Amino acid sequence: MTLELDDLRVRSLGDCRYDSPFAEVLASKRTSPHYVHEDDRVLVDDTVSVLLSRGVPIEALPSLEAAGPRRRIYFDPDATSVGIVTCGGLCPGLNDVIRGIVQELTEHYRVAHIYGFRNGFAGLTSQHRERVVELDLDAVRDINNDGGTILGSSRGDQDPEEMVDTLVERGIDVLFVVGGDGSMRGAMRITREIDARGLDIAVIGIPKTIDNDLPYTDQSFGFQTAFAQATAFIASVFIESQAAENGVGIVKLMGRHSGFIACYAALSNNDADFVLIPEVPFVLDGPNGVLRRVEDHVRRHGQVVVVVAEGAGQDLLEQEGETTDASGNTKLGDIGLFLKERLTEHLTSVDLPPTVRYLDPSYAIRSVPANAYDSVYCVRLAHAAVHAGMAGRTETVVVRWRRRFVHVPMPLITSHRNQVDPDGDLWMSVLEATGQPMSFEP
Ligand SMILES: Nc1ncnc2c1ncn2[C@@H]1O[C@H](COP(=O)(O)OP(=O)(O)OP(=O)(O)O)[C@@H](O)[C@H]1O
Ligand SMILES: O=P(O)(O)OC[C@H]1O[C@](O)(CO)[C@@H](O)[C@@H]1O
Ligand SMILES: [Mg+2]
Repeated sequence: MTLELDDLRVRSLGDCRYDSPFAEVLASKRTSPHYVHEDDRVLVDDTVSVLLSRGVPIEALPSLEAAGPRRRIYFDPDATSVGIVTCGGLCPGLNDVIRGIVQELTEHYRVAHIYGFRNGFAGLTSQHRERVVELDLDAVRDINNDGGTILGSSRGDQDPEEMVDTLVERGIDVLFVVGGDGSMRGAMRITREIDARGLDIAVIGIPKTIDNDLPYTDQSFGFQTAFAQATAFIASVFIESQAAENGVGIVKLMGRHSGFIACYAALSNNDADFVLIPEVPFVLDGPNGVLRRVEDHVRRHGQVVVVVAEGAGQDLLEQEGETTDASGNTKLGDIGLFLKERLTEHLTSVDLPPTVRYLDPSYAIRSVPANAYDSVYCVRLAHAAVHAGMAGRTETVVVRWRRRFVHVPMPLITSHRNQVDPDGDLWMSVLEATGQPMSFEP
């Protein structure tokens, strides 16, 4: 993989001219196993073989700027106004992030104003910009107890010129964009418009996706909560299928291009016998196809549980009608219902008439409040985002990479997708736990 150190450098608006409220506490800190000094950097790679293959001196190895408070900051807090927007699909923890940003900005930096833009980037357009809400400690007090986002969200295309007009009108100095790959592309369009006008506005991204499909982040916030919810649905169809004759449990889980939720949920209680994900193609028919394998399993065990990610096996489906949503994301065919039909048909034809229990928990896994682990993660990301913004970083995303909080340039986070590697150890764990064949190919 070619990755130059320069691709990993984040942008800054300029020199930091103000003392940070954290200056004193940071004065004596040095890099340790539990802290990375602001002038130090975190390595991208973590194996000797990859580091050696880079063939460059240590200081030229690909590395990321450490996140966290700075001794000096770019914006004068007394004169700083901040905006927050949440975009794309829901994800557990959005309210924790909003709350964390507001608390940090209020209690430590004491900035002048914090505004929440309603319903994603749409809230920055001329049509909706009046619906902005001012956020203070009271406004965010208990919001972490609820799923969703108090600001609302949306998909769809918006005009960057209109959005920057709104930022200028409100006097926004730092915009926090909480969203997925689409939102980060949207945020980059906003920074391009800011640059074109020569404005002094920082744009900071906080990566959100229950699919866990963004690169350069260990795991995205809300993912753990989402797959834990999914686990309960798998357990239900397992119990149901166990009690029925030729019981077939099928659970379809979210995951457009990445099957992480399906893999983790399946591993969590180990009730699944087959896991089908977008990254690993499969066929239904033939001696090695899914239908025959499931049939064998039902013959031997009297039941079966199949977990399928929504983006799996799309090549097997015929697409009808509109193929993209408002944001340009491909609309998927329903692999869950298709599998249900084909499995029912097949098992009936081989004299194993099944009792099928089919669940598509869909929004039920992403609309819940974050669990304790994700809440901690969210608040720490929120703090890191605030520090980055106040220090004048821009077009920058805060992430957790190899357990360290770091800054990643936005173009890099949208450069490719994080997917389950069929040769990696996660998929190996799934194969070990389920006992399913390595391949369903003929
Ligand atoms: N290619 C793009 N260029 C510019 N802006 C985009 C692009 N794609 C999406 N956006 C903007 O980002 C917003 C959210 O995008 P999208 O609906 O794809 O969700 P997302 O951020 O990818 O989150 P998720 O996939 O987790 O639901 C859209 O409303 C749109 O304003
Ligand atoms: O129905 P919506 O809101 O477009 O969201 C569905 C998609 O959003 C996600 O939750 C996140 O991208 C996907 O897993 C899912 O396909
Ligand atoms: Mg997306």
